[in-house]
Amino acid sequence: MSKPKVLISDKMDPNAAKIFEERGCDVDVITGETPEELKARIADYDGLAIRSSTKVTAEIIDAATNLKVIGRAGIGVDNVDIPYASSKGVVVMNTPFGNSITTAEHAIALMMALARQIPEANDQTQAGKWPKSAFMGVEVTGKTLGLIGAGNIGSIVASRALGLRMKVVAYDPFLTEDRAIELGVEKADLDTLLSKADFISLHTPLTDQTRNILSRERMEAAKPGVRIVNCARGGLVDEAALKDLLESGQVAGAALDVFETEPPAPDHPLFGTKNFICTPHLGASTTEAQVNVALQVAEQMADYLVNGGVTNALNMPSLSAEEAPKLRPYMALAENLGSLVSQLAHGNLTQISIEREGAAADLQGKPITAAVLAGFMRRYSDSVNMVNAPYMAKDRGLDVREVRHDREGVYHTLLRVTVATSQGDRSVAGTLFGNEAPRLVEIFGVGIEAELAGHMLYIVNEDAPGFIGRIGTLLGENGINIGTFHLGRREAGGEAVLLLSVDQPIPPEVERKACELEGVKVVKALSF
Ligand SMILES: NC(=O)c1ccc[n+]([C@@H]2O[C@H](COP(=O)([O-])OP(=O)(O)OC[C@H]3O[C@@H](n4cnc5c(N)ncnc54)[C@H](O)[C@@H]3O)[C@@H](O)[C@H]2O)c1
Ligand SMILES: O=C(O)[C@H](O)COP(=O)(O)O
Repeated sequence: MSKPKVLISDKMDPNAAKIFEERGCDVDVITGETPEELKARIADYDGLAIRSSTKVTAEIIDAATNLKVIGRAGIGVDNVDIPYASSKGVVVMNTPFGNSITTAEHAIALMMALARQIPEANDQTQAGKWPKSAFMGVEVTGKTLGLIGAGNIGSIVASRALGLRMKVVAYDPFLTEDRAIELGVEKADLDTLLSKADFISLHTPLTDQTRNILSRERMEAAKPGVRIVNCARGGLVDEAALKDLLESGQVAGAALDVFETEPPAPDHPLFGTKNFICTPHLGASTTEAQVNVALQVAEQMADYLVNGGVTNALNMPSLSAEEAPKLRPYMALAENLGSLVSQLAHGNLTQISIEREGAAADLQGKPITAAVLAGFMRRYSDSVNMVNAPYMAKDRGLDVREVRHDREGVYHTLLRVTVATSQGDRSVAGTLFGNEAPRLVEIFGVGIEAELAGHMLYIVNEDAPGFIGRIGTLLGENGINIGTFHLGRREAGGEAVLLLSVDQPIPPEVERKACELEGVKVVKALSF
């Protein structure tokens, strides 16, 4: 098997390339390319490792015909079209913790720089001036820091600010009272925060809800003389309003590490504004953070490409590298059961349930469900896989239910997939032989043992002597070789089920002739 190929398209610590190679991937490091250059190259790669410079648009994803995973060495993934990647079955992962301390420290550094006007004082001193009385700073001790967003980075900023003897007020709709107490911060609504904060530091992603969260109106309503730090994302603060309010003195200082457009135009209106300082998106730029995120992203991506392990994916449930091999035969079984039920059940299928029993009940349900859906959704799209199947199912309004049974069944482990049809529920079930060989054990209430693979023929007929000979003759006359033969029936003389594996696809005319055989009720050519 050829090695997975990974492209590192942004500047990254060299440990990333080393880890990819050690874990069995071929890796190219080609940074600073234009979108056109990346588009021309990307079809060769199974993995793409990026920071914030590479924009992974729908156009790039369309060109990436082999791509399986995009790994962001960092936190923000607003440069990746995640919905589109999901629809194409590409996993998107990030490293949510590797640079949080570094970024929190940058926010604190900028807050201190604002409090003591360090950049300007430095410039003037080095310019040969000695403007001792021009730079009257403020202490942070006893002042209130307003945090907008108290997730990973916001929480670390809170702990550092408390260490500086500041009071911390936090606005975050997802912050619970208990967590606020644990962090030692006061939970507040945004208006209260604005009215109390001497310093405001932003730590939210950029979303429809957070865009311009510091709008002109809000900055006007803030405590006069407030100082603002943004080390999160450009677009959270209205830049034009910030300039006006810095000039009027309503905002006493502002420090931006991030801009609405990056890099900002050389004549950006904020440049040169009094009490404005900025850095070029340096929040994550420390040796420690860059080693952390490079190692993490390479380990995560290689795990996925080599072993199927999934960590920190934004569009797929996690699956550890230890769990992945154990789950692999279940995934194969699940996908085949999903495919079987979708090939056999008729009509508009709007509900599917996936039951796990015995050993399967102790496994993670989400990956198994994703695999069932991948098999099931293949009736709609050839390019479906475990990543995009749950999204496609949701788009189609499929009601997906997961059921876990504690009870002991006949089999040590069992997966059952049931779809609701206009004729009632239709269900298929399977197990693993020897914990690794997937086997079908039931179709629509009839016990039958079979391996689902390749081309197969499913027949329901009246259980009467002579039928097996008739179907064998028909297939033989049409040059179709039978590989395996599986029989099941509800009761003697009732309905029998026959499942054959054959060496080549069954042509439609043979399917039709089989339908015309005496005693036949249903014929369906299957493929897995
Ligand atoms: N400047 C840099 O170099 C740099 C480095 C790392 C991260 N970042 C950015 O920092 C931001 C925060 O990162 P994080 O790791 O703390 O993320 P996180 O997901 O851990 O925390 C974000 C917090 O924002 C909160 N939030 C969401 N919507 C909100 C709203 N409308 N109002 C208030 N709070 C809201 C969430 O509840 C969450 O607690 C991200 O945008 C990330 O991309 C920037
Ligand atoms: O979201 C992040 O992790 C930061 O914005 C860092 O971006 P960078 O990797 O381009 O420095």
